[in-house]
Amino acid sequence: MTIQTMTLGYARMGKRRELKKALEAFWNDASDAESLLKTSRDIDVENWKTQLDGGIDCIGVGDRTLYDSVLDWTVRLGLIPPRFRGLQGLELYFAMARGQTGIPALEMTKWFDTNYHYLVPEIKADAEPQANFSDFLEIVRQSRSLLGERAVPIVLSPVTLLHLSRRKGKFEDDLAKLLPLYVDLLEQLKDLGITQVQLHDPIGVKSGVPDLQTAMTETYSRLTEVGLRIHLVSYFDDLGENYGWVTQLPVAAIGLDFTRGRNLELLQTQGFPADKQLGVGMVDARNVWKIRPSSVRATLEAIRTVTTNIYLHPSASLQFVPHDATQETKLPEPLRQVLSFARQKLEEVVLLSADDPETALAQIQRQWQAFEQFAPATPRVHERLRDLTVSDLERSLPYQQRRSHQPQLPAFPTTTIGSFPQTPEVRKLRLQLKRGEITQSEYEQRIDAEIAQCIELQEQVGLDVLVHGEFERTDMVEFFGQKLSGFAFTQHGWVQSYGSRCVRPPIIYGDITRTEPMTVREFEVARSLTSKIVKGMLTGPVTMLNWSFPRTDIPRREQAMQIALALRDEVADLEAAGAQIIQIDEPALREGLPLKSERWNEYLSWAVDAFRLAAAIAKPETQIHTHMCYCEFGDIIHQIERLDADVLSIENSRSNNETLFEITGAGYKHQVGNGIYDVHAPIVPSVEQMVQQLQTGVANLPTEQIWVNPDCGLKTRRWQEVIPALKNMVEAAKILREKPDES
Ligand SMILES: Nc1nc2c(c(=O)[nH]1)N[C@@H](CNc1ccc(C(=O)N[C@@H](CCC(=O)N[C@@H](CCC(=O)N[C@@H](CCC(=O)O)C(=O)O)C(=O)O)C(=O)O)cc1)CN2
Ligand code: MET
Ligand SMILES: [Zn+2]
Repeated sequence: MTIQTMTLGYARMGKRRELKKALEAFWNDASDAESLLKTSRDIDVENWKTQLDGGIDCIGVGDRTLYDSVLDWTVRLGLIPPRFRGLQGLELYFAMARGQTGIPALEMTKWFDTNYHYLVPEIKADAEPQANFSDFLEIVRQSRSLLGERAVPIVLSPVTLLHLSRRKGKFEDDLAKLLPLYVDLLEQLKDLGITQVQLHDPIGVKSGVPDLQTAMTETYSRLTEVGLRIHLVSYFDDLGENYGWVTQLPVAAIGLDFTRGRNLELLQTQGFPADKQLGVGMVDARNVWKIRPSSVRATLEAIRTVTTNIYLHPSASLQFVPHDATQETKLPEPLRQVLSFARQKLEEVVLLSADDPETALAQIQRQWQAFEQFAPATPRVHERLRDLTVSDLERSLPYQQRRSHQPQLPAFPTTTIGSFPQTPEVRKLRLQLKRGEITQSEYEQRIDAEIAQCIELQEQVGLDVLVHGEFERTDMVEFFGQKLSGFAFTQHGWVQSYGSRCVRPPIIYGDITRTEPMTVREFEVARSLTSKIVKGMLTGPVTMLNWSFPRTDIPRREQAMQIALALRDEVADLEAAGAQIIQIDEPALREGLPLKSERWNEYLSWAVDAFRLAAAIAKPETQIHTHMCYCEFGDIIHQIERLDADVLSIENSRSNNETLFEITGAGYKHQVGNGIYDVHAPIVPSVEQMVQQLQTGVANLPTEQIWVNPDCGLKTRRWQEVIPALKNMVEAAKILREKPDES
C-alpha cells in the first residue's frame, strides 16, 4: 500500500531570496507594506505549488513569516511586553524583532542546535494574553483554496513556546493562560473545514526539561477535545526518556526524527501504539545529501516490523536547506548528483512512499558510487592527525605566565569583533569580479581601499586594537570554504539565519586541506597602514563545521580536526607576518552542543580539542582571542576555560549581562570582552548606556580582565550607525578609565 507523505514546513525566503529583498526595501522606506506582504504571499503560493507538483499528500502550511515564526506566535497570542504597548501592526512586529530608539528588541537566540535564530518571548507573571489569529487563519484559508484537503496547518505547541520563553510566573499558570487560546484557534481552524493540524513540539527531545510530562499531557488532553486529528511533531533528536509517555499522549499521530539520535532503537525496544500513526522523518532536513539507499531501506524495514501505520516526511521543516540542487550548475557533476535540497527532498519522500522504490534507489546508489570515486582523499591529512601528541594541543606557557609577554594596553582596551559594514558597494565588487567585469587585481585594490578607509576610521575613533574589516569575506564561513580544498560552495544555496539575513553554508565533501595562506594578504595590508596593533581574524574549526553541511561518511570530530590543522598553519603564517593578536571566532561552538546533556562531554571534548589544535601553535607572546555570540555558557564554562583563549568576547547586550554573570560566577580568570552594545539592532547606543554596561563588568570582574567591544561584528550595520556608536563606545571606556567606581 502506498504510504502517505507530508511536509513540516518549507524554505521561506523564496527561490531568489525575494523576501530578503522585500524586507530590506521596506525597512529602508523604499517600498510599502502592501508590496512586502504581496511578496510574502507569492512565495508561499510558489512553495505550495512546488510541494503540490512534487506529489506531497499533506502539505504543512502557515509557517511563512516576515521575520521569525516564534515571534509570529508570540504576537498572535498577544504576548506583548509592556515596552511595546502603543505600537501596532507591522510597526509593533518589527519593533519586537529589531528594536526602536529607546525600545530594545526581544532577545534573539539559536533555535535548538541550528543556525536559525528566533526571538525569545518575554512573559510577565501578570500577562493577560489576548489572541488574534486572523493572519494565520487567512493563510490557512488561502492555502485551502489552492491545496484543498492537503493543507495541514503548522502550529507551534504552547509547551515548546513557553519553555523557550523568558517567564516570570509559574509554568502551569502560564500554560493555563495559553491553553484556552489554543483551543480557540483549533476551533476556528475546524470552522474553516480543517480536519488535521501539526503541533510542533521539539522541546520533547531535550533532556532534563522539568515537568514536561504533566505539561504535555494537560496540553494534548485539552487540545484533542476539539476533535481535530493532531500530529504531534518532534525533531532534531530522539525522544529519549520521554519516549514511553509521549507515545501514549492522546493524539492521532506522532512524527519522529529518524536521522538523528536513537528513535529507531526506542521504537524497536519500546514498541509503538497500534492506535496511532507514526510519522517517519527519514529524509534529512538538516543536510544536503541524498538518501543512502541501503540505510533508508534498512530503517524502513525495521520500522515496518514494529508498525505499518506510517506516513513519511522530511526529518524537520525544509527551511534548513536551500531550494533546488539542480540550479548548482557550477558544481562538478558527480557531486551535484548526490546533493538534495528542498525540491529533491520532496522527491525523496515521495519515492520512498512508492510501492516499489527499488528502481529509483538503485539509480541513487549508482550516483553515490560515482561520487565516491570522485571525492578528494588526502592521505597526508590523516597522517598529520594520527601523529598528533598532547603537546600539540597545549600553549607553550600557561595563561598567567604568558600574559606578561603579550601586548600591554591601556585599562579597558577597546576593539571590535572583526567585520565592518558590508555595503552594497563592497558586495557589488564581488559581483563584478564574478561576472568578469573587473580583474582579481582590481578587486584586491578596491578591497585594500576599503581596508585603508577602515583603518583610518578606527584610528580617528580611537580604538586600541584594530582590525582590517573583513571586506574580502562574503561570510565568515563561506569565505574559508572557498579557500580550502575539500569544501564546495554553491551559487544559490541560501538558507535563512535570522530575519532577512541568509547564509550559503559550504558543503564538505572530501578531506580538508589548506593550499595557501587565506588571510595573510589583507592582514598585511592593514598592518602596513597603522602603528597600532591589528588583530588577525579567523573562523574557528567548530564553527566552520557547524555552519557548513558536513560529510556523513566520517565523524564530525575528524572533520573538525582537519579544519583545525588548516587553521593551525594559518595561525603560524599570521604570526610570521607580524600578528601579535589573533582572534579565532567560535560563535557556533555552543550551538553544536547536543540537545541531550549526556552527549555533551563527547562533543565538547573534541570541539575544544579542535580549537586548541588550531590555537596552540601560537607563541606565548601572541594573544589569542575568541568570540562567541547568542549563547549561554553557564553549563559549559569549564570547557570554555579549557579553550585556553587569552581573551573571550561574548554577546551580552540583548540578554541583560546574563552571560557575563555566568562567567564571573564560575570564577573565569582570563580576559573578557563583555559585548556592550547590540550590533543587530539599527540603533546607536548612548555613552551612558555603555558606561552602565561596563560598570556591570567592573562590579563583577577585576579591571585588568575587562575588554570593551560591541557584541558581534558590524557587517550588518551601516557606517552612519557604526561611526557614532564606536565613538560612544570609546568615550565610555575613557570614562571608566578615569573613574571606574562611579556611576
Ligand atoms: N554563516 C554564518 N552564520 C551566522 C553568522 C555569520 O556571520 N555567518 N552570524 C550570526 C548571525 N547570522 C548572520 C547571517 C548572515 C548575515 C549576513 O549578513 N548575510 C548576508 C549575505 C552574506 C553574503 O554572502 N554576501 C555576499 C553577497 C551575496 C549577494 O547577495 N549577492 C547578490 C549580488 C550583490 C548585490 O547586489 O548585493 C546576488 O547574488 O544577488 C557577498 O558579500 O558577496 C545577507 O543576508 O545579506 C549576517 C548574520 C549567526 N550565524
Ligand atoms: C557571528 S560572529 C562574527 C565574527 C566575525 N569576526 C565578525 O566580526 O563578523
Ligand atoms: Zn558574533
